[in-house]
Amino acid sequence: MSLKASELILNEDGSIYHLGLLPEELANTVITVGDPARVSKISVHFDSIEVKKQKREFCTHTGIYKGKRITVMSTGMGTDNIDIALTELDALVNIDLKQKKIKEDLSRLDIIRIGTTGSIREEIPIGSFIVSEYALGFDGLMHYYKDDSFLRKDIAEAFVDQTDWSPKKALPYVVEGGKELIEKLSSDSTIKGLTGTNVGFYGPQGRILRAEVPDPEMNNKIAAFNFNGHKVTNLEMETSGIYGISKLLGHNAASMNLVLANRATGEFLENASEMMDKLIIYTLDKIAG
Ligand SMILES: O=P(O)(O)O[C@H]1O[C@H](CO)[C@@H](O)[C@H]1O
Ligand SMILES: O=c1cc[nH]c(=O)[nH]1
Repeated sequence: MSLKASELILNEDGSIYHLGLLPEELANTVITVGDPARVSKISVHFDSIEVKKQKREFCTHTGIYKGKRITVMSTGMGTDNIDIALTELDALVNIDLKQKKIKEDLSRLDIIRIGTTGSIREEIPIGSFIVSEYALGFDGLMHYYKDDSFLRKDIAEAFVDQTDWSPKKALPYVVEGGKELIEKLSSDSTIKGLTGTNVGFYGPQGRILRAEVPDPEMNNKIAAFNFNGHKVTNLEMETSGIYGISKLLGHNAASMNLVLANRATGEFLENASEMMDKLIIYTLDKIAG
């Protein structure tokens, strides 16, 4: 049975609806970033670039780095965008867009996020590189999909108990990243972490400018959580969706986070652009290595 035009949506040139990409324009290794301006900061290091496309916040470059074909694509901010980005990346490799049918032989992508984050632990300073071993989603995205077999319900339940999590908020969920990919990207220069993914940057991450939050102690409670030695290290806005949709659809995912803010000490990184370049080169070399 073929997928309906209202469900699998294609543009006039046959490209997938939001990303504006054709299957042949995508590499099997995909780097995602939040900021569209970060795409060229990565592809500038490529030996050659074969594809440059942009639709909405999804800017995509595909090229070769040290012999490895890599796609780098921006997703914009938030797991609502990640639902679109990862579902359409999967469709590009696992659905025959002409026949509108799911392929019999499925492909597995390596999806690596390079993003920025805030540490909630004094001992993880600004400028650190965190590789997310697990993601803790506060966004609720994965509750909209039937298969929950890969969710770490034991960790999520312990989190709700220990933090007395408000039932007014989405039920937190936990997903493990792609183990092999995480090992490949880890070294003495990185810290393995449990990354919290929030639905926003201000109130949802406990930031107060003018508007009060219902529980000013929320970040301290999150920081105090401990599951067999696993503690929440940092907060950002995409990793849980990337880990969740990747597990759901059979892809490998890893998330590399540059710590810009330390929420415990109140510091913010001054040489953010220089440190992001270091994380980019570090990650590219690990991928190509
Ligand atoms: O630097 P990026 O990849 O956008 O990631 C982080 O920065 C944004 C907030 O400033 C959110 O997207 C958050 O996840
Ligand atoms: O504190 C921070 C810094 C970057 N990105 C976030 O989402 N939070």
